[in-house]
Amino acid sequence: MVARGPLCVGIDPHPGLLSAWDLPLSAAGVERFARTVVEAVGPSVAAVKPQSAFFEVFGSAGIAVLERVLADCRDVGTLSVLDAKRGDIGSTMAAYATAYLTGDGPLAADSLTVSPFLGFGSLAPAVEAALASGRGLFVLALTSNPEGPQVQHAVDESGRTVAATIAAQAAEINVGADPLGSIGLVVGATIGSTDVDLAAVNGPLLAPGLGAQGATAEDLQRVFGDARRNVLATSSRDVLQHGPSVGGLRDAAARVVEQVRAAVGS
Ligand SMILES: O=c1ccn([C@@H]2O[C@H](COP(=O)(O)O)[C@@H](O)[C@H]2O)c(=O)[nH]1
Repeated sequence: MVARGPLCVGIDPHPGLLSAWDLPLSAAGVERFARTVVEAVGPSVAAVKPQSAFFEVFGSAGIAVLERVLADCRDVGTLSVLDAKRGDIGSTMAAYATAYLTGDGPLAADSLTVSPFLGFGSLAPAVEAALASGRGLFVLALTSNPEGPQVQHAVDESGRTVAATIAAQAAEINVGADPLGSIGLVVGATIGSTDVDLAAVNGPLLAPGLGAQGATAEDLQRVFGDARRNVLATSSRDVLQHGPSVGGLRDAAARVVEQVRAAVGS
């Protein structure tokens, strides 16, 4: 992340973008779109984040494309963040962990977004798999959408918010890790400011919301404060609108990398 800069480019093949890229609304169109993004930015950015939903739309053909995109990421040496937001009771979570975080299976990614809203403890199989295989998790904590606070700002009997509890539980796992632990959080660049001690998490902080959702690189300073050096900002549509030209995508990503670097100082 230090060499390449703190940016993750999201791969979100929205129908409107497929059409703007003159691609068919099909698994073949999604494949051309996603693999062009990896070709363009994979060699230069820290990570790419395929959004699973846009591949699932096309059923097994879409999932097969996702498998090939993850293989491309490995080939070009960029980290993959699979944005699938998995979360379930522990016994089912174990199957997700096997699918996404174990060995070299077809859907294995370098990291996975997970939902702690069935209780942080339900993520244990994914935590164990990530720690055992040197992969990472990004646990939803303060999401970028306006509906998130309804759940994430709710307080327990001690007055602590759900988000603060999630952060504290991630911090417990990451304690002593140097430079950072494997259990990161998702914290939107759009959230304004937070009382949650993000620096204490000692893990990477995936920050969606730049560009299309209205957040700017400068917002990262305000949201993350002392934790800003642990931020991996992620941007999808704002970069993807510059395709299908490989050069256009590469230049757009480079511009955002420089803005984020200037804001977070890494
Ligand atoms: O809190 C969250 C968690 C995940 N996302 C995902 O990130 C991208 C954002 O796309 P943009 O085009 O840059 O808005 C998308 O895949 C979301 O599902 C998020 O936005 N907020």
